[in-house]
Amino acid sequence: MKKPLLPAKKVCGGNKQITDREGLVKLLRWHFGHSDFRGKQFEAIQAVLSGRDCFCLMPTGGGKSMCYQIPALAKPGIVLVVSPLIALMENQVTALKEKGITAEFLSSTQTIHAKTKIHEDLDSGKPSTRLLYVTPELIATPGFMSKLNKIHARGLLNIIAIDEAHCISSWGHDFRPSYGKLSSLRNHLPDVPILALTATAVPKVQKDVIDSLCLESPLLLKSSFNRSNIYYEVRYKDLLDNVFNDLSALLKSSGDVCAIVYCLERATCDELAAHLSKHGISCAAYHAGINNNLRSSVLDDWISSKIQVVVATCFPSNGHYLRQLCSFRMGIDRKDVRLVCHFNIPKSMEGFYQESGRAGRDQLPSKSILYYGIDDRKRMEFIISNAENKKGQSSGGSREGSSKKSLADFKLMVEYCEGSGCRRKKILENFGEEVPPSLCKKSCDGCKHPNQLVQYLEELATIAAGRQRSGLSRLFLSSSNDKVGGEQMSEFWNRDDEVSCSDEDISDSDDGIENAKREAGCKASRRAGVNAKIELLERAEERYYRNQNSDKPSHKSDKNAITEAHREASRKRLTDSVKQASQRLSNSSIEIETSANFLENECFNKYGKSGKTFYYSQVASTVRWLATATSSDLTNRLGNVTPTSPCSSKVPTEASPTETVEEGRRTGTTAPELQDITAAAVESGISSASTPGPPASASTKLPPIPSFTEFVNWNKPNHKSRTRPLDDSQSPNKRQKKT
Ligand SMILES: Nc1ncnc2c1ncn2[C@@H]1O[C@H](COP(=O)(O)OP(=O)(O)OP(=O)(O)O)[C@@H](O)[C@H]1O
Ligand SMILES: [Mg+2]
Repeated sequence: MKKPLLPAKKVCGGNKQITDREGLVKLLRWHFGHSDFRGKQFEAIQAVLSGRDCFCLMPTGGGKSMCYQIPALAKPGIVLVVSPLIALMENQVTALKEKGITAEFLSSTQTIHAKTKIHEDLDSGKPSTRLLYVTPELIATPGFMSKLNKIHARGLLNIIAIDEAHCISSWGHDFRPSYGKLSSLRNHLPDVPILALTATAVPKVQKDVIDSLCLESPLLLKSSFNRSNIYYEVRYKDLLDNVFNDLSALLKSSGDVCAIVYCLERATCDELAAHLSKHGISCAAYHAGINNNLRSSVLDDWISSKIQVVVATCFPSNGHYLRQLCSFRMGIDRKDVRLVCHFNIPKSMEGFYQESGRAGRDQLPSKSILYYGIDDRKRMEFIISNAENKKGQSSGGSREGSSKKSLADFKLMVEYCEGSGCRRKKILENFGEEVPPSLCKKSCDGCKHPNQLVQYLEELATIAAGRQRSGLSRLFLSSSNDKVGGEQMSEFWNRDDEVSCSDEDISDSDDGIENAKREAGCKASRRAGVNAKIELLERAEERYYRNQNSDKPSHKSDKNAITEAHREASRKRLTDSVKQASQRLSNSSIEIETSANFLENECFNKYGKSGKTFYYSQVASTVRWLATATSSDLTNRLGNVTPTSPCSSKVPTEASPTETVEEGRRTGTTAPELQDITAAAVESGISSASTPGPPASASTKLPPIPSFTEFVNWNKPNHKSRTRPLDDSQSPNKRQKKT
């Protein structure tokens, strides 16, 4: 409901400045309907109103905007807000206007008429604008800086608020070079207090922000990053029959709730949105392939609850990608988002925190569900390495440090998905917060269903090991719609075009030179053509594998070696499982320790040569078999067991693939990786004679790994064999995960 402007003025106290708590709370109640300040809001407001710089670190949805919106109402004059995204500015300005607060934004998306009106107001002796939102690019233009100087000279520039201030730091996950230019603000306007706000800054980034903005003895306000109302869960794509169906079932079972689904690629967004719509879910896709008008209307419809679910892209690399469309990320504020899903793994914990932080901004219980897939992980590793290498090439210098950092950031995200234990703790530790596990109160799957999670992770490890062994988990396999040669292209190589055209969304068209440069960049990029891109990617892929393989080769074998300690741990594990099986079946005739030693030896004999991963997978598989085996299964397999010494392991023998599958059937512990390999062989047309054998079988040949060109050719319509290697929707090894 619109509030009239007149009473607002009265509550503002006309030309008087309000600084006391009571008066400020009145403003909060009147304009925003909130009964009192939250967290450190009041301290931040008080600091900037008294002219002091302030660095404010509050969690996502913590209410940072209020820290500059209330001061804008408490003192006559203008609060300048620097914001990284036009959609974000639009979103806030619209919400403020609805509350009767005079707020404006300046950007390239406005008509000349609208811009002129705003400039006229700013130039007038008594501007009605209370909050002026601008992009960092506009601040960097001399014309706008001189305008700010004029406003300041008239005593009307009260505060400069830098929202999403982590964008200033190259150590931050959303680094924006144009944010670096904000350091000139202090030089030009030395006595205007600066308020820096962010939800995602590790200590190094915090220092970087303070130094870059030249904050003087700022008041440091830091709150916990914990979002206690968000339940965190990871679902494993490789263990699900159909991820699309799982997501639609999840959304349906949650009721007609408001949700955001983040995907890596546009094609996935479109497919997913179509799938969800088909299943009666009110949703729309939101990405760079959609024209500006449609995108705005999707955003409007979602904000105004006309549609409940938005399926949006989130980009994997720093800089450019983020600018375009992560408007469904930083700062977007619809209070009742109950569910945030990541359909692909994000590239960093900070990004994940920002995105999942769109949930539950009304503090009510909400969920963050991440769908994790092994192929997704590989793709993201490739994207990060490729992006960094490219940056290195274009800057003429080595970006090795930056690449390592990005990969290290991503590793934390992988650990979040692949580790057992409390997810919340992992998030908070990423931001340097040490917390006891009890803090979570079972509000993540790791704390709520620890055993189930361990089981899933074991299954996942088995599948991953199988894929790695078969060499089929290549980077380009999972995007079913990717075609090349003038047809629809993968987001992988299409992304460049998108990037070079995308700045328009964030920067200001006042800067004609920049626009011309962008245009030129766009055209040149298109001219480069598909072939050049493919060549580039081929080289990048080669480099990627070379780097992977050359990564400390001397330690690799050591790391994967099975030590006596590993074997002892497995024996213990198997002893427990045999014990449980004998209790479950009330079968006291089983020689527990001897049987466990026998089983461990079996695992070691089969997979000892192949390394820890395979060996552990086989142990896990045996444990699972023990959990469900019948008495006769046990008798068949362990009946002839005679006491053996734990270390009496045989030298692994070579078995033919068929023998091994047979062996698996006989023992009931068919290693899932064998099933994968066999299926892969069938799928790729490899005859049973050349079907890859079990890992211990060193002489058995693996199916060849396709080169990038081969992969591309597979996709060409008239290629003689259109059969593609196994993709994850074809894995025989899936089963629906019950949640
Ligand atoms: N004192 C308060 N009491 C109740 N609700 C509040 C209060 N202050 C802010 N809010 C509400 O909290 C929600 C989140 O606020 P806001 O968008 O400012 O968060 P933020 O800290 O900027 O988050 P992000 O980092 O995601 O941008 C908004 O819907 C806002 O109306
Ligand atoms: Mg915000």
